[in-house]
Amino acid sequence: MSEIHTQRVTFTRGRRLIADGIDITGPAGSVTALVGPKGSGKSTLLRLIAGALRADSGSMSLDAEPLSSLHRRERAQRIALVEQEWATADGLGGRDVVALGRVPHQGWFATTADDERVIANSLTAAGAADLADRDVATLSGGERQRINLARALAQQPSLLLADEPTNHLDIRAQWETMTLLHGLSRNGMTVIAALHDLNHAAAFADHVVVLADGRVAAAGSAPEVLTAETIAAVWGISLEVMRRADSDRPLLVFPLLA
Ligand SMILES: Nc1ncnc2c1ncn2[C@@H]1O[C@H](COP(=O)(O)OP(=O)(O)OP(=O)(O)O)[C@@H](O)[C@H]1O
Repeated sequence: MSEIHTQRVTFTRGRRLIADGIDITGPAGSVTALVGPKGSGKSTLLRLIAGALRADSGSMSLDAEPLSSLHRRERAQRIALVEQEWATADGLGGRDVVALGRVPHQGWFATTADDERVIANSLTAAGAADLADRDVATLSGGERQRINLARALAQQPSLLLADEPTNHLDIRAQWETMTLLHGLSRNGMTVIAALHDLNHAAAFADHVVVLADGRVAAAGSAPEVLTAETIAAVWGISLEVMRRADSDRPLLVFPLLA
């Protein structure tokens, strides 16, 4: 199981400090929810950890091993990033896109029977088996989301980074996705998911990190972090924080209008 740490990570674009000394921990075998207002730096942090962006300063480690010491291929074997963006060539089928997840594990030779098994299992786990033969150019936002997730699973990473994995999904698909991420963590995968829906973080996350203006504003368990005070300070909205009957996990509701 892999624990991820970032220490004093900074990232600047132009004159803007987008990540301003970020220290976070993603505990091994658990789901960490990364929450924060629009533009707070969630996607940037995930891309920095995945190696899609390079930090200006600071350090990151996976299992106490500096990420900077991992070769690109090794990093891709251990860390997968599920993004919103869709950068695949038209004309590919769903299965072809998922097969790309095997590339970091493959040698010079063609896909093996083992790869085929992993691809099929990943499609099934992500609820995308029926999309295997579809031209990806014709997929809806939610269907793309499932194929992207299946592709990341095919990478068999120890750290899965998911950027708004429930975006575009209907309520049942949101439940299935969050249940899948939770299940993966219980099987030893470390998951960090950037989420907009604070109730998803409240219900499913083991650990919650709040970003605001490129800094960590709060971190801890859902009941510790998702308080009315923190939400008001960071998002500028007064939500009602209720308690579930059977759990100390919070339930966040909008105040009723008069
Ligand atoms: N290539 C870029 N050039 C300039 N600014 C950028 C670039 N990419 C991101 N930013 C800025 O960095 C800030 C953080 O963006 P980021 O996408 O990481 O935030 P986020 O928390 O994921 O936002 P959202 O919830 O809206 O997806 C934003 O203000 C954004 O406009």
